[in-house]
Amino acid sequence: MKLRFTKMHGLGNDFVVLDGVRQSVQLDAELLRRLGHRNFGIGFDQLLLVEPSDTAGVDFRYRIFNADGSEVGQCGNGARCFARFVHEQGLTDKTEIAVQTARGVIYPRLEQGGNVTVDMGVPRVAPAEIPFVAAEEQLNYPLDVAGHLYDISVVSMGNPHAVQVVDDVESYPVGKLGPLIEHHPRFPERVNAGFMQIVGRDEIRLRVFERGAGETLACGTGACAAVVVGIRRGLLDPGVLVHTHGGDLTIRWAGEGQPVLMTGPTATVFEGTIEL
Ligand SMILES: N[C@@H](CCC[C@H](N)C(=O)O)C(=O)O
Repeated sequence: MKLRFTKMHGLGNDFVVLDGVRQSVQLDAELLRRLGHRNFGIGFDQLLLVEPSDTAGVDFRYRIFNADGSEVGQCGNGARCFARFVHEQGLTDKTEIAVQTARGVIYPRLEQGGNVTVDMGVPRVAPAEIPFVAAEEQLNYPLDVAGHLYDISVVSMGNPHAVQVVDDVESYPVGKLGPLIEHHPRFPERVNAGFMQIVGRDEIRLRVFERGAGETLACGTGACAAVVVGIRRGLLDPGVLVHTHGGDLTIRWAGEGQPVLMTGPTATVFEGTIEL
């Protein structure tokens, strides 16, 4: 089988995007890990599979897979790249697109100047919705990691996030702590571990150790989750500039019950064909 693919990124969070509308694509976890391998495959943090929608009023369906082969519910940088992809490939000429993900319909909008804004939906914080093992819902929870207690908050943006506030995110041991939090037994479906430094009420620095992919240069849902946590803890205002290692995102959240809006850039790197 020959697969046509497009390599894209959102702030260095990189994707292989497959057009499942015009070609037939059969994926399994072993093939995903092979394609995702940075030496023996194409390499990606996530693979995005664009498919036709079977729901009235919804333009496309797209599925998201981590480099370890696991399928996940949501991806912020991926949603922006998806919108650019369907446009560049001539699959739609709409600038506001309704797309079905495993966790509901989201609405990316192509802006003048190349940015994409995505309505990422309403964040969820109840432990069962993360899922996170806790007796009751709290704003923050002590999490015992290898005998040390860390103060975390949990948010689902359609995928699970554990966010903590740190003094200096650059020197923080993200690579050591990230995998321990990702696989912590209180997160039965694993978790994305976010580390946020507050710069001001409208500015943060963020690093995310992603479930199934390791630390990435940027994580869109991680940025949404961190801003939600910062606002709920009274540390941030409703509009926040998020600095990641790959560049900046703007996140807006008007508060409880409201959707999170994410704005940022996308890039197409190259197109190719791989023989399987
Ligand atoms: N890079 C993403 C998130 C991708 C999925 C995540 N690793 C998970 O397992 O939930 C983003 O930009 O949001």
